[in-house]
Amino acid sequence: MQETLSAADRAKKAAGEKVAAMVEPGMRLGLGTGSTAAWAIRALGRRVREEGLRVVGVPTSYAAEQLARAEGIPLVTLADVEALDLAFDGADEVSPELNLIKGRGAAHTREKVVASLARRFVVLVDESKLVDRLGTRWPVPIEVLPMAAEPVLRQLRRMGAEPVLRMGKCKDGPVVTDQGFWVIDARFPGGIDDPHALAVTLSTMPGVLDHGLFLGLATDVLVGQADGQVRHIRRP
Ligand SMILES: O=C(CO)[C@H](O)[C@H](O)COP(=O)(O)O
Repeated sequence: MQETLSAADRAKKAAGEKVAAMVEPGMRLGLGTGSTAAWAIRALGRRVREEGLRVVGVPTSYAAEQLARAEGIPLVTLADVEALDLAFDGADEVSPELNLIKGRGAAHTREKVVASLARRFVVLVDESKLVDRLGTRWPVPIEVLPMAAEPVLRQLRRMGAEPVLRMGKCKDGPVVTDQGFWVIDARFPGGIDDPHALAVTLSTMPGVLDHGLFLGLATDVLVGQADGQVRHIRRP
């Protein structure tokens, strides 16, 4: 049956299929979260089932785990593998330096652990995610211990940010992460001046588990296009 996909979905699918084609037998993989990473997991599942490709994957969220299981991809934990050959994941913003904002799916804490263990971290996006300056379109998600949410919100406001507690779409009250934490989305009007300084400040706030700034982690960015082409940007 012919798929009818939007232009955005065709671009995401192209990026996802490209990274699945880059996977080699025996690789230990990080499996990302979100709609673009899901295309990659589905394409990888096809290779596992149809070609007998032997790989193992570490999922970055409950959703990625469920999808990978359904696709027949063997899963392991970080107790089983010391390092990963390649991790793939989506992103909300990508800067010219290949720094990222991630976490619209509230999975950024696990995603960062997995990406940090990968020899190659391949980011899958469409053109709409490329920005000149981080923070121009999306807020920075900050995963926070529920009892620390108010002090962290106040500190962010003092820094000039516009933070909000992320609320559920199908639930009254805050979004709860896979770890049982909450998420604050901090908008920085005009964008982020110094992402490295901000990352240090956020990481040292009491009660913050992790934030969605991924700096110096991406080795490759695959930019999918609606016509099925994929532009490959490599970290210099
Ligand atoms: O960081 C993420 C989840 O925490 C996602 O990878 C990011 O939000 C991109 O998602 P999508 O591919 O659906 O646009």
